[in-house]
Amino acid sequence: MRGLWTTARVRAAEDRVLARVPAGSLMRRAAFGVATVALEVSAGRRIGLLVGAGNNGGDALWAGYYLRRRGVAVSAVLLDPPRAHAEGLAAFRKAGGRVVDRLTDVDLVIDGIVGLSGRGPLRPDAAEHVAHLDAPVLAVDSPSGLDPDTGAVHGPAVHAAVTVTFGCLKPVHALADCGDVRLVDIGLTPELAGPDLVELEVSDVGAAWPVPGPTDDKYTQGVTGVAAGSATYPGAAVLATGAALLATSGMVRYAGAAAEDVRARWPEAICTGSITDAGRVQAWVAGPGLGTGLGAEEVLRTVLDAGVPVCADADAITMLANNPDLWDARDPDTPVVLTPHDREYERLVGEVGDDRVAAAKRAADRFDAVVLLKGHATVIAAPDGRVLVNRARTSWASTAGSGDVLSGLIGSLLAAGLDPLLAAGCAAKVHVLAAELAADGAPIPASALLNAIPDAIRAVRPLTVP
Ligand SMILES: NC(=O)C1=CN([C@@H]2O[C@H](COP(=O)(O)OP(=O)(O)OC[C@H]3O[C@@H](n4cnc5c(N)ncnc54)[C@H](O)[C@@H]3O)[C@@H](O)[C@H]2O)[C@@H](O)CC1
Ligand SMILES: [K+]
Repeated sequence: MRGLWTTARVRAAEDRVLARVPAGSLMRRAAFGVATVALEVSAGRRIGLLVGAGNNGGDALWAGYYLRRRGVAVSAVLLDPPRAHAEGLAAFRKAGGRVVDRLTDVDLVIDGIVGLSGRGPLRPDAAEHVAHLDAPVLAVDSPSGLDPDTGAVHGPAVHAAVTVTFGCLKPVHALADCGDVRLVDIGLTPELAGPDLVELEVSDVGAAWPVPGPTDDKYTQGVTGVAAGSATYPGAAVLATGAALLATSGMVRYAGAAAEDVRARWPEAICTGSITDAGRVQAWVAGPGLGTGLGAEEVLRTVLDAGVPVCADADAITMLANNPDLWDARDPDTPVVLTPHDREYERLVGEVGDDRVAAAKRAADRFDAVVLLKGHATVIAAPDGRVLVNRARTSWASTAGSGDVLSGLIGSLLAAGLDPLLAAGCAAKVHVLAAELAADGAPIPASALLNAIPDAIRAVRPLTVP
């Protein structure tokens, strides 16, 4: 697991460290880390600095100083000369660094425009310099123009090939594209309590993924119920049921109007036309392709009243938004995972806004549910305040029917007994991995994503386990 800390928490921790270390030592340590990575990634020996008005610029200038000492030709543009970090600039100049008006003929650019204090897009003068860069960029702490706490971008911003950050990761490193992120230790760890956000790593997902043991049978691994699909949208039922079948070795019961289609594609699923005949399950997936009429509402009520965890997706979310009384069917102890995309979130809660983490937390709190807010960076918030982030490296999973697959995965992990936040987090990770594996560089339909689930699970599981 990789923890991420918000800038307010980082500053508080830094202040505690700064109180007991010599002035400037933290910045020099950070800058030495930047210089080390710059030497490693730079193809040549000419490096340019973009230097802003604060300590981020100070880091860049001190990195320039260390690079000069290694014989690198370093030039720097000062975006606000009177406010450039005085000691850093003096050291840089003394070591033979050149101050220039524009960066030309450099092999690497170090972005020290703005870091933790950055808000909003790049200012016009900084944007002008960034627009004319033709070398790869190493961002100091975070790519300038990206909000360090939310990853939001609203205009010109630096596109970094590498980001070197200090002490701990910040939300932007999981929420937005920062290139290859490197972490330099500046002694912050003892001052940091638990993180604000967590990114699951492949090994976490592999360790949590349920696999049958010697005493397991089809019931002990959890039976997933799927209440999805309709005469108009049978495909959603086929995809959600398929995902649940492929995710674990537990049994899957399908209940609904697409029973014939589901049976034809998945003979191993136990299919029935009506929710009342479905039999016992350990978790329900409700909503994909279900419709929003009175019959669908009754299905959702039955599912919420069943006393087992529920993954409510798509039409289930719309119904809960249209008719909040449906929540009354839910026993307060029944865990619910809601999986809205932005428009569904809007129907349910209101505008998502720039801060997707805050948005997911707001909804989790309001509905006492785990909320998985879909996006390129999917944010998953639990009502107890825990938050997971899962950023996709590609957008291949963004295709019709992809959400139906995700809800099937979540449902089967809920049925297997995983903590709902972990179930949603593991499902999200395997979902994007399956999309990447299936796509392999070309667009795919959701059924190809579905077919790649076993490969994605194999890829996350420890190699030593058969
Ligand atoms: N506090 C510490 O102990 C340490 C801080 N370090 C560095 O210090 C940075 C934070 O420094 P500061 O708090 O001085 O602030 P920054 O250097 O992040 O920002 C400086 C100034 O940039 C301007 N600015 C804000 N948004 C902008 C935008 N969108 N476009 C252009 N300019 C903008 C503002 O005038 C702001 O005050 C960290 O990101 C890190 O790089 C490191 O040296 C490690 C130790
Ligand atoms: K920066």
